[in-house]
Amino acid sequence: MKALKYLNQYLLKYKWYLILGIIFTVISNLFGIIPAQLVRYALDLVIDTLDIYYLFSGSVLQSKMYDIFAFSILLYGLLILAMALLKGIFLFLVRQTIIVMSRHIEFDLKNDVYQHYQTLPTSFFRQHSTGDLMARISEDVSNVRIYVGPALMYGINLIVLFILVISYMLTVNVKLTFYVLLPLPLLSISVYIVNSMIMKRSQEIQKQLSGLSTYVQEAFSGIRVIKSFVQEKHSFTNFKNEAEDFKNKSLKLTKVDSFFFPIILLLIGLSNILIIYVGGKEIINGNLTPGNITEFILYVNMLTWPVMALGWTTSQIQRAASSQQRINEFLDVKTTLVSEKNIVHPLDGSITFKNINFIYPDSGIQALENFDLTVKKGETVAILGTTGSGKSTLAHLICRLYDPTEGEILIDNLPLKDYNIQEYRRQIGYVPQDVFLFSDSIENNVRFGTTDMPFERIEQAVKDADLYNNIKNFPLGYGTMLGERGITLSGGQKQRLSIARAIARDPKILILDDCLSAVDTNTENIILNNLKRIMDQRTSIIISHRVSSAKLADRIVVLDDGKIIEQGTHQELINKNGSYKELYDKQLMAEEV
Ligand SMILES: Nc1ncnc2c1ncn2[C@@H]1O[C@H](COP(=O)(O)OP(=O)(O)OP(=O)(O)O)[C@@H](O)[C@H]1O
Repeated sequence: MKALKYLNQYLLKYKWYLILGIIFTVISNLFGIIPAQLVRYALDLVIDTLDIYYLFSGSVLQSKMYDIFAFSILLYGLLILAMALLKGIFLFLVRQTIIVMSRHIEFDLKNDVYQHYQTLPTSFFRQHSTGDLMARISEDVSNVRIYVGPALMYGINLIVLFILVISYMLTVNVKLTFYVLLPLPLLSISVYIVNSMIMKRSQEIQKQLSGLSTYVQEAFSGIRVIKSFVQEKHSFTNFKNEAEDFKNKSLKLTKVDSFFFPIILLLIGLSNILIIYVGGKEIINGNLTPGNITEFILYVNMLTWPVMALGWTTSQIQRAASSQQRINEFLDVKTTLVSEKNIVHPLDGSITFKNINFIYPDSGIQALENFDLTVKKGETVAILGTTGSGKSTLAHLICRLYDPTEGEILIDNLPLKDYNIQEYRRQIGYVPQDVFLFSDSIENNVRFGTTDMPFERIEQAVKDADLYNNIKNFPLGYGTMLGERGITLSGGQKQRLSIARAIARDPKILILDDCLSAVDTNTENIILNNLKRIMDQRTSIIISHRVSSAKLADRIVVLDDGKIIEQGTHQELINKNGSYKELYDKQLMAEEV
């Protein structure tokens, strides 16, 4: 329950909605109670006047009396109708305040969680599955919304109604009030128990359903693999098993659901019987009128739904508390990647790694060991090495996706840690190894949020990345949609689009992480030559497996197991006859073959 305290700040923000909601609840309940009293007056009037009416049987007075009598009943009827109408209007206003408030809170909370996610380091996203992140921002926030919306509304309604109805019932007859209320706690407890069971089973179903949809999504994403390995039957058997599980869980829920209404009807019936039995005895004793009995029956029916809602409300609050706890768990995670000095300045582009040791926090793998390297402003350095030698790690560190475990990185001779992270990253063009394009147009994928980027710049970047001819051949050109609802680019096209995205931002430091692996050597040469021109006076780091990507660099650094084993120009390394030369010969031979 403590977790829900977090929401108080939002309730405070929207306090006027809440206050007005409470006022409207009181008024709507008043208009709900008055008709019950009107019914009592009307009924008592009928009973009282009926005897006198028959007394005047056959006289002119009887028809006059009938007119007055009918008019009074009509008046009561109209008054009851007016009250119902007013109650309806105020109920509408209750929803327009409290439910609207809950939607505002849901919106704010979702934004806050999303914004917080964005501040978290990449290691956080490796530790938690995307499904989990999505569930907390959608399902959990929705559960919390039910607490600050309907649950709060029914809670307030119950309190107001109880105060009004019970205090009024007590003024009429204490004994009858006691008997009438006797089954209600039982009703509330049974609703709570049944509801908790329903909730538990619904959660199981929800979990099973998300498992089922994940399975289907994966199966159809990998449909090509399934078909080529002729695994359709196996895939269907798996699906059938998952669906069977879902069906069984749903049937279990239906069983509990079927108990729900009979239990409620039984308990309400019990209350009504008690009213008639105890109330009847009170009438015989002359303490109550038949009108009072009818009025009490109406009150009990008025209380039934809120009391039922109490069980529902309690279980919803519990559910919201556990959801909020899950949300808080993530909100409490703070990024370690902070900057105290927040330096903002245009970069020159020199990079110095000073005795860097880096161990990935989530896997404990040491990716870099006693690593020293200086890249001068405007220099193009190629990083070569076997898989897992730590090349991408260097890119991660330059982008400050991680901080080194030991040692220091200097950018323009100032510690990287002191830079304002966003302003710093804005000046870096990073093309990651695993290209990611959004389901949007080609133009928007290059522009990527920079709305004021002139179209000429996008076009130039696309030309420099040697993608211009491909785009020209698409019927919709730059407006071609990518992703699920659009076309699928080839691996090399994707890589080139990703390069265009990085260079369109006119970066001071460009990092290409093995992003030319899917293009042929000819295209690779064109792109590298273009880059040489645009990155003149700017720093470039080209990470690659291929010697062909490294050849044009000012300097080549060869990595092995997180350490530099060789560095120099292409010619120097060839003359050295070491690992680079060996790699060069192998790749040359492979190309010739
Ligand atoms: N995010 C990560 N979390 C944990 N360990 C990682 C992470 N990224 C890489 N590693 C590990 O760190 C080591 C260095 O990885 P890195 O990606 O830097 O190698 P690489 O030289 O770029 O390899 P490749 O050429 O295959 O991309 C590897 O052993 C890898 O398993």
